[in-house]
Amino acid sequence: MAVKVRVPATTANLGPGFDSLGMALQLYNEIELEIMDQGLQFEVTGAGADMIPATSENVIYKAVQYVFDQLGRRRPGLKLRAHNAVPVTRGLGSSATAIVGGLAAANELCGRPLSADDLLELAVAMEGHPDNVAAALFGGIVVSGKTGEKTRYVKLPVPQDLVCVVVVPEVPLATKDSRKVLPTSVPFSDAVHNVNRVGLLVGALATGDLETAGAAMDDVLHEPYRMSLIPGMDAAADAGRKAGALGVALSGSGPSLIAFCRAGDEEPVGPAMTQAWAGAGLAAHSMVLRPDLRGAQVIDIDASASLQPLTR
Ligand SMILES: Nc1ncnc2c1ncn2[C@@H]1O[C@H](COP(=O)(O)OP(=O)(O)OP(=O)(O)O)[C@@H](O)[C@H]1O
Ligand SMILES: N[C@@H](CCO)C(=O)O
Repeated sequence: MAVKVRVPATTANLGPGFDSLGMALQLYNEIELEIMDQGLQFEVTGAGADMIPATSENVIYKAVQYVFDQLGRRRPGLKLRAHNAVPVTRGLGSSATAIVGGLAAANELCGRPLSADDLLELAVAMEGHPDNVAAALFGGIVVSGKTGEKTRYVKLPVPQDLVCVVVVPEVPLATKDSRKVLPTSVPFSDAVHNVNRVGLLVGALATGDLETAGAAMDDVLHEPYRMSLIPGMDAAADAGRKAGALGVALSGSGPSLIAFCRAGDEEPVGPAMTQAWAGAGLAAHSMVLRPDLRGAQVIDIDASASLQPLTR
């Protein structure tokens, strides 16, 4: 038996919503999983394939085993194929696609004993924070956080005229390194700033006020500290705003930037940002991406690759 799942890229934080806000994007990794009698066969192709171990150390494989362990089932032999379009260690949720994809594919192979909420809890346990994995699972814009033992999430409506420009520098930045530069405490006034911006941002997204959402994307909790790891980040963000973006933020832990644009205004934004980054000595490429509204999907291999939700 074989299953195939498709998982979207995600952009976390959206500026001020550190570890709390995430949005899925129309750029996808695909994972195919087949049970064998014994052993492990692995094939990784596409973006960043040379950076991803094709061994039992692979995050997809670990997620698959996690499901079998949680269900108390014997670990089977596996054939695993991953085809990636999401760049690795660029702040676009590549590791979240691996975690969510591995969990969802294993759950599918086992006959779907776990609900999407169960998968979220397992994904958060693996990733450590919920923003990317919640958006990858459910699609759209998701606010998420742990209250006690439970991970709660709220899906926000996605403004219809939102188009994103993602600008990806040609240098990796691992999340673990980008978290090391964060402070252990921040000034009260910075905390108040971000509380205000997250409130404005969530309210604006919920009511479709794109201009206010863009204006509320400025963050003082993590971006100022991470800037030291990403030369030219400020100049590239400024260039994006000048070229017509409503707001620009670091995507996840970086180094990519995400610009929120009103549909029709996006065209000059990517070139302006890549040019500004080139001026600071960093090569980058840009992509225009719409938000993904569906989240992780099972691809029915037998029915001309039609898409199905994870739970019935
Ligand atoms: N598509 C993938 N398949 C398997 N393993 C992956 C994949 N993407 C990332 N990983 C593993 O996860 C590790 C951590 O990735 P990391 O979280 O730094 O990058 P990211 O997910 O691209 O960034 P972010 O979480 O900021 O969006 C990588 O070093 C790699 O081992
Ligand atoms: N919220 C996370 C996203 C990256 O995984 C961070 O900014 O570190």
